[in-house]
Amino acid sequence: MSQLTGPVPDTVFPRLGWVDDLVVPALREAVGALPAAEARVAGYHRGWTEADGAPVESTPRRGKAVRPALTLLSALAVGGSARDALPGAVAVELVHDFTLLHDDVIDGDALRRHRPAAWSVFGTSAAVLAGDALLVAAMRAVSDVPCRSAAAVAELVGALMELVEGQSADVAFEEAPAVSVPQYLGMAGGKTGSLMGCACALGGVLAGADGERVGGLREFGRRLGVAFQCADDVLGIWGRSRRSGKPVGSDLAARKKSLPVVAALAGEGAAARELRALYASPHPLAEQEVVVARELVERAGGREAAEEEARRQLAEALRALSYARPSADVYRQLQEIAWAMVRRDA
Ligand SMILES: CC(C)=CCC/C(C)=C/CC/C(C)=C/COP(=O)(O)OP(=O)(O)O
Repeated sequence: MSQLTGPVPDTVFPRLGWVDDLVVPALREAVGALPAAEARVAGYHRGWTEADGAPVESTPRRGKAVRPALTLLSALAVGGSARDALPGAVAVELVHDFTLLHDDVIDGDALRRHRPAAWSVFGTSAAVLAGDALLVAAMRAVSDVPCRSAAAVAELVGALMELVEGQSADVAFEEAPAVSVPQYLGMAGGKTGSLMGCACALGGVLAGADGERVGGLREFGRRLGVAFQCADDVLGIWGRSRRSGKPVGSDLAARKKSLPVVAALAGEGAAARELRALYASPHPLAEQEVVVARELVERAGGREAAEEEARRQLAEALRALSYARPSADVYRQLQEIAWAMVRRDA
């Protein structure tokens, strides 16, 4: 199978116009209802406004909005309507934005979605508070639904706690002398899989699906999230363009334990030994060391292992999706999105 960063067709990451038509106005309403200072930071972070609050004139640097698409399609998959699932779609995108705002503060990352990260423009306190406000807005979105709100809130709360646990593990990995592939997969399941699983499960819950179908959707999203994180880690080292608006190589420079590195560090050969020595230094890697590390990770088999894991998780995701008994048409649409998420190049 081709490398994850290989050429992909233009249509590979379809922006679903009907999803944007439903979700964007609802998101604007939710963000507009935040306190003014937090709304301003959130509007900038979402790519709607400039730092001074003026609307963005050029092509907006927006996120892919894949989580809301998963929620709405999951509702359709079980015979429900996209409109019923809209509060869930809004909630998962608001939570996603909250996590990105906080993550950039935690990592000190200066770029997000190809623009200066919100904390670097508005300050750390403002970015943290905007993230907090988005989290509260997400809870409000699911608690305000006329029926099934208790199940929807429970779904979101469960995912949020796992998300925090996954992020916490990721931070701890930075100081850990060794991380195993199973430990990495547990972290990715929490950090990325939990919210994607929740995105899909919420679609089922809000459409009134039974537990078995909701479970299939949750597992589909969760596995897809892990596959997506594995692919994201590969892009972070070998991506051709800037993924998530971050410089390629920044993970290596920060000596992050991304999956290709974890797999390579566990190897036996000379390349693995050299990589272990390089990663043993407490300092960020210099530009030339990043080049050397990239080469060593590849020679030690880290890239192949991460790509293989992404494919394995994707196959498991699609197997789980069948337990939700989606219609053939919606299965095909979710399958296309799933493929696009793992084979994207940015
Ligand atoms: C509690 C806490 C702070 C958790 C942080 C967890 C975290 C940062 C997970 C990263 C997940 C990820 C791959 C995001 C990119 O999504 P994307 O490519 O869909 O982004 P986009 O919306 O910009 O397209």
